[in-house]
Amino acid sequence: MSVEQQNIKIRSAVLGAAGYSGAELCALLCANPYFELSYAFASAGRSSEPFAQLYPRFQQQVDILVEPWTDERVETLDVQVAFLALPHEASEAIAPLLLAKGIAVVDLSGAFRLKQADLYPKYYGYAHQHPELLAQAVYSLMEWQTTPLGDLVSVPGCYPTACTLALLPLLKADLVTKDCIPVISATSGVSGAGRKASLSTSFCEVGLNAYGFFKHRHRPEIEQNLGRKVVFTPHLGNFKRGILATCVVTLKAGVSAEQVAAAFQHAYASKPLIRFTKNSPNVADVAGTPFCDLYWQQDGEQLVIMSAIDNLLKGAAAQAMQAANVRFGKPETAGLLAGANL
Ligand SMILES: NC(=O)C1=CN([C@@H]2O[C@H](COP(=O)(O)OP(=O)(O)OC[C@H]3O[C@@H](n4cnc5c(N)ncnc54)[C@H](OP(=O)(O)O)[C@@H]3O)[C@@H](O)[C@H]2O)C=CC1
Ligand SMILES: CC(=O)N[C@@H](CCC(=O)OP(=O)(O)O)C(=O)O
Repeated sequence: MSVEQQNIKIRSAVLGAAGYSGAELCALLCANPYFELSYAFASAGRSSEPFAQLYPRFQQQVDILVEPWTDERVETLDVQVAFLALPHEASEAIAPLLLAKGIAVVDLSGAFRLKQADLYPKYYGYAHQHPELLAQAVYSLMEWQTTPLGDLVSVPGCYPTACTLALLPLLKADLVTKDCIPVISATSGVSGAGRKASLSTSFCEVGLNAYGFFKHRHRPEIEQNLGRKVVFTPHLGNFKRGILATCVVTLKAGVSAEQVAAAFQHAYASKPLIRFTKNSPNVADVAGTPFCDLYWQQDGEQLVIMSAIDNLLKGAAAQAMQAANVRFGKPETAGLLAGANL
């Protein structure tokens, strides 16, 4: 009888548990009736420390020791799945070690998101060391995922999640002109840059500014998802968490409001983590939730779509949890929605 059939909890490890997205994932795993958080790791440079000491807000919710990770730990790791909330290059190096031990990997970094290895030097600044794994990795934008996830799951980036969920229904429904290059402006809260201190993300420095013009690593990821070029301009805003993406496209002549609405309904009517809002979405309404809020306004052939997510949840940890639930045959929203597991 399989582990799933016996209803034994799926043993899991989180690497990068001291970081923002890893910490959220630890909390989600502890709230998920089908998973057990068996190990939590930070970098080798740290001493072991109780999780709640690193994140007091999770006291009495996450009771585990965060230990320093060294690659030797892979030999004694007794888990079915490891979640990697690590810098891209660390994920790229550690994932093959885990896979070789038969441990499924759910990677929150960008290490396995792009199918073309030659894009890594340009957009990530390094040459990929395991290009053979790019073909094996399954990109887990679950609202659009139709094939089995396998043992190497690559969780979409935060901006690409918001933008792809906004734009793909229209492209799939063939409502956008052939030569339209979607224009995307998206603003992220500061937690998007991770917990490590830096001058550009310190409290007194952050106002509202654009960055990464034309060369941000999420541009090729969005283009891979949509199958067309985009203009993508990320911004940093002075709030903690959330992404608001404004996406502009040109519709084919004569496309009606009903056709646009039908495209979104067709794509997402049965998707539990997508919400259509009555007014322009607000990051404050998605912060702390696993939802993506979508809204649009049309003026003739011009369409503006707004998309809001919590970068640490739907953009990272909740999306990883959603994928792992499906990967292990559990309800997609287990541990994510109150009452969803009843
Ligand atoms: N923040 C966000 O909004 C999102 C982040 N992501 C991705 O998730 C990953 C983590 O991001 P985030 O949580 O922001 O990052 P943080 O900087 O907050 O945390 C990174 C974590 O990784 C650990 N770490 C760093 N290097 C190593 C290593 N070589 N071996 C083992 N552990 C290591 C750090 O340990 P220590 O604390 O000891 O240094 C820390 O626990 C990144 O790839 C990021 O791109 C994805 C979507 C959204
Ligand atoms: C505000 C900020 O700095 N955001 C990060 C993106 C968030 C992130 O960690 O990227 P992934 O989703 O690819 O993992 C950035 O622009 O690099």
